[in-house]
Amino acid sequence: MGRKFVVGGNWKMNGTKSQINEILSFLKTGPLNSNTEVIIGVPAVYLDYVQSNSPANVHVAAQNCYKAEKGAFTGETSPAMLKDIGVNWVILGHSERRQIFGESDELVADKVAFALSSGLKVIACIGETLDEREAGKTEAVVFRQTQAIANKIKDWSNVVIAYEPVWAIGTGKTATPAQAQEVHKSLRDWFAKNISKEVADSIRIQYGGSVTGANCQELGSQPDIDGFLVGGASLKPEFVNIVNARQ
Ligand SMILES: O=C(CO)COP(=O)(O)O
Repeated sequence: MGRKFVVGGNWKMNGTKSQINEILSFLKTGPLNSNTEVIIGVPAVYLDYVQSNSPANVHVAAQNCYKAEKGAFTGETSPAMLKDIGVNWVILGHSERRQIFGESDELVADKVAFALSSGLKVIACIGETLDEREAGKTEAVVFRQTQAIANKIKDWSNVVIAYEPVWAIGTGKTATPAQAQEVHKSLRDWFAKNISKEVADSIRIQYGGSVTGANCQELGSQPDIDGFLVGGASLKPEFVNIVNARQ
């Protein structure tokens, strides 16, 4: 189908320089399947270091950025700053940003649009909470989050969607391959209906939430799962196995 498998590691707020050196070392040893695009999401303070020291087949992403080029936004990072240090990817709209830091659909969409217009590639995260799933609102939530982005952008070629059910993040409760595939398929159908068949066929949709070396192969064999966004396991050598889940 021509969608390149894409595996992201979201380190979240983890890592010291010595831990990062260990991670870079297992990434260098790999071997990493050349048919998989690999992106590591690094805390802001270490971006420059990791960008300078990571192997050439690993891309580096920020975990957030603001919707302005520069100015009086204390504590924020701009897309221009990321580009300046050679970072070309950013993760936006992660559920922790939405839930802990109160980022709305609207703000996430503005950030996605601004990052894209600044020349960054974006991993845009969506996903429902346990309450929303149990209330039968999974589709409504992920469609609403995706529509908010669709209202602000036209070109989806530099966007990867990460479907991360909030109840599966950091809990050890992975969505079953069938549960994940069902939502990925609905999302692809949503793109076909609301954006275009071409975007639906080409957009890559990652699954995230308690992905491990043990469950990645079965998840990765689902037709609409085009990769993973990995939290905890991306800090460990098993991340290499996850990158290589689809051979
Ligand atoms: O939030 C995640 C990746 O962005 C998933 O985290 P875990 O893999 O630790 O569940």
